[in-house]
Amino acid sequence: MGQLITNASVLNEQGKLESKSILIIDGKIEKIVDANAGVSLLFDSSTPVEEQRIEKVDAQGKLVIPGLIDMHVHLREPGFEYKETIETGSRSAVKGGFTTIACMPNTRPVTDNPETVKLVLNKAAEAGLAKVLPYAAITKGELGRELTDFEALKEAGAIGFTDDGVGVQSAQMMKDAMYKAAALDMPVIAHCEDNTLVEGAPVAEGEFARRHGLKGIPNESEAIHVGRDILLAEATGVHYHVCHVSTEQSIRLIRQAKEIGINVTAEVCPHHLLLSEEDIPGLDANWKMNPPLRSPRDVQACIEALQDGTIDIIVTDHAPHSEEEKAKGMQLAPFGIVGFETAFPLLYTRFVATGVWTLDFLVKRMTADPAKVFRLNTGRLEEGAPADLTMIDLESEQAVDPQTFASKGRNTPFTGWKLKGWPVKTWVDGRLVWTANVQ
Ligand SMILES: NC(=O)N[C@@H](CC(=O)O)C(=O)O
Ligand SMILES: [Zn+2]
Ligand SMILES: [Zn+2]
Repeated sequence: MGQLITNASVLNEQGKLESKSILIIDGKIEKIVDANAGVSLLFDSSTPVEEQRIEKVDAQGKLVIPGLIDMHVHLREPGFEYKETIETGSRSAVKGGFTTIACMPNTRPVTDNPETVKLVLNKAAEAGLAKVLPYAAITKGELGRELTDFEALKEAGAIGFTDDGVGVQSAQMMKDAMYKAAALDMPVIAHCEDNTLVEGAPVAEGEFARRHGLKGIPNESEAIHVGRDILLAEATGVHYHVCHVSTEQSIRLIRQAKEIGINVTAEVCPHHLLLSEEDIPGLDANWKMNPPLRSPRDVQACIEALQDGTIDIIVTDHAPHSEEEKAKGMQLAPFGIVGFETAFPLLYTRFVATGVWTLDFLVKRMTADPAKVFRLNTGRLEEGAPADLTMIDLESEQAVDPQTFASKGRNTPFTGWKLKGWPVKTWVDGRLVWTANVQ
């Protein structure tokens, strides 16, 4: 049994669109041929007759790309199921076109032990939606005091180590973690934040903070960790990946590190490419996230860094919270916004539809490049690859409506934004895991 997606608009090697038919057999891309090629090109004589009974999907006028990959997400389970579960989070992911997602360990208990890694993997398998790759914590309880058992966590299925949600405050602790991770050929993924420079500030330093009499988070609180960790990565040889880069200072340091061959990679979130602190309309905690929205200068630096390869990939940092929590106001509400269901349309509308980026540029930063950085066997539309695919409608315009989200989280600053580029169907290993009601 298989599927045949006909008349799909597909990006070729040169990044140009071509009309293709994609044959999927046993969860893999069996063949990709010109859309008007005859059936004989799709099936050779070795294809068993029963496999020729295939389901047809007409993709006329729609883009088909490799399933999106999101290497930084919060699924909240175990412990915070009122915010999100692995099931609702992965449903939100596939609705947003993501087929592979890597989830952060700041759950309760923290994913600092093999049992919790396995629980996450089992729940993800039960949900049967996106492929879920768990990260494990660097330190027990993400408390920064004692390293976790890296070997056992790797053995249980963790794909990297991070204390996301907090920075590892001790340089020695980080260095020890990097040595251990390097020996296991595993990456260290860092939330960069020096707590002594933050002191409970809810937003970035700048005009908004001044106007509202709020403390500001300075750019150095991020960049100091980036600089420190780059030196430690140089000393230890680990693959060091910087989370949610948001400042021009961090970018400068990453650029220099890459120039001299240090094994550093970096990610950026859609909101840090689209919004600055000047856009925050008032004391609404749907605009509160960590790192915070910074200055227009930082936004410009993030865009340029993605364009010149200093930043490798785009991630959402999908961070659902309940409405009650977000109603506590700018000072008291938790940091974080949801991201799965708006990421692609936001970036497509802002950067591709306007001609700033090619479609190929955006798609690569969300598919092939994260796969390359984290050595994943997906993210490409090629014969023999897993049939992780996303079909996208580039024409219809629709406003962001949080009430329609599959996520339990409604916390987005993008409500009402009119966007194009909405995913309409998602396949994981050849299984249709999501389809839009109206097309
Ligand atoms: N990004 C956020 O604002 N919040 C994240 C934590 C994190 O990514 O640091 C969360 O877990 O809610
Ligand atoms: Zn973080
Ligand atoms: Zn995060």
